[in-house]
Amino acid sequence: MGCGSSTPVQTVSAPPATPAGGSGNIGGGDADPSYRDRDSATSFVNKSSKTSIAESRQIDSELERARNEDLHKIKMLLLGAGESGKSTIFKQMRLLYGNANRSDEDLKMYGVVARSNIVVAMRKLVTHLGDLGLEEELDRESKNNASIADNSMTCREAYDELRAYLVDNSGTASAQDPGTANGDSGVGENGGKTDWVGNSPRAGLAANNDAKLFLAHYKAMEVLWKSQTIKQVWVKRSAVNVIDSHKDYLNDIARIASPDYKPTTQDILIARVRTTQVVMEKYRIDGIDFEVYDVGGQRSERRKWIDCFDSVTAVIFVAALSEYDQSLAEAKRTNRMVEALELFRSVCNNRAFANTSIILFLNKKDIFMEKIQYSDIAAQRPFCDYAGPTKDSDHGVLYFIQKFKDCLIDDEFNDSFIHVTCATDTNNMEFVLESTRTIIMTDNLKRSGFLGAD
Ligand SMILES: Nc1nc2c(ncn2[C@@H]2O[C@H](COP(=O)(O)OP(=O)(O)OP(=O)(O)O)[C@@H](O)[C@H]2O)c(=O)[nH]1
Ligand SMILES: [Mg+2]
Repeated sequence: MGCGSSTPVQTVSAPPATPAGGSGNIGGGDADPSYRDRDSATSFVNKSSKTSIAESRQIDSELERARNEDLHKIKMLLLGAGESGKSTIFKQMRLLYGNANRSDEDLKMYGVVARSNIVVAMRKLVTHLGDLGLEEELDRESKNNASIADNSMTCREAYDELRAYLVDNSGTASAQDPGTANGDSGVGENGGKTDWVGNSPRAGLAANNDAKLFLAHYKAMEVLWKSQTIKQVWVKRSAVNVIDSHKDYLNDIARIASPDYKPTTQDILIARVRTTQVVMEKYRIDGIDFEVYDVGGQRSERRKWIDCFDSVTAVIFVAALSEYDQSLAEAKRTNRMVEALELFRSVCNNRAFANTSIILFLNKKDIFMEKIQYSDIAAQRPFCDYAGPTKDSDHGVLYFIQKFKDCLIDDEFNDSFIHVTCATDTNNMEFVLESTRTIIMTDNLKRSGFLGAD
């Protein structure tokens, strides 16, 4: 649901002014039919004015009720750059406060998304392997492991198959058809059985096509993913922006390729779909109404944010800690962390949020902790002033917290407003979201004067 229609105060408009009372009844003889007309018009106006007074009172009381509801409602926005984890947090809120059950349609859509996410990741890794000049390494590995290669495919053969079908599009059309490639009779079948996920119109054409490619070539993906060479590419994935959490999908290709595959809650949490419209969910938690808005974070999406800026109680600003060595998907020359810092600065200094609690989630701590072991913060040009020890995640986190604090004009940013999070971990999010809720409610009471300022 779009945010423009969220508050009745904005959508209910007052009726046009109605003339009150008549012009005085002069005479009333039958001789002049115009008088009769005027009389009946007057009595109509009298009757209609009574109705309109009643209507107007009703509208007033509805406006009052809506205003009261607004006062007691917590409106929360999730803001941040693309891929920072906003929609993942949004999904966690649904798990914790809303309806955790998903319809079959939803599950099928996420099934197609998971399969297509794997193809997108593999396409990038295969391309990057070639760009890094690691094909000879792959040849060596193939020769050494030829005797232990399962299903009679070497990692070089797997790479060639994936390069042809996923990257160069030089494979023959028949082998692109998953049915044919697997020896099945056609689309909708998988290994001779009906595929439970099948097609999902809601996932879009590109995702469905990639999901078909996945079923046709998943064996080659499994073989290549198990190779040592691809591990070297994985470590250097920042250059091609592979989504880190999709490692879990890649470790589980056979399950996801199975005809009985139904996405688990964790599969849904790590599924990546770029948000392109404002989405709102309502929750009632401990008698308080919450409206939570998720927006798209990529540059082209941000002009839609302003539609939600009215009467916001709290902003959860999400930035991915792990993106310090990555560039934006939409602007390859811009460092993602630099973009997040600039965006945070403009959100904090926006007049629309002068009376709004701003909470910072430094997300993807799991990836940050892994990445810091091989990707030095100080080696990134914008962060060459990092003076802490290398491979030390605690120092790294403190350094970035300070960078975010430096974006604020005043020093009012209490540390309790900062959380270091892992949005894909439900236990972590349960704890973080509960304490965030307490902070928002307390801050809201303080701002409305019900609690002392300190
Ligand atoms: N490992 C890990 N992955 C995460 C975490 N948070 C988000 N992700 C993954 O990162 C990817 C991007 O997350 P999204 O929630 O789609 O990002 P977003 O901020 O909504 O992006 P836009 O819709 O483009 O603005 C998803 O595949 C998530 O599963 C995290 O804390 N750890
Ligand atoms: Mg999103």
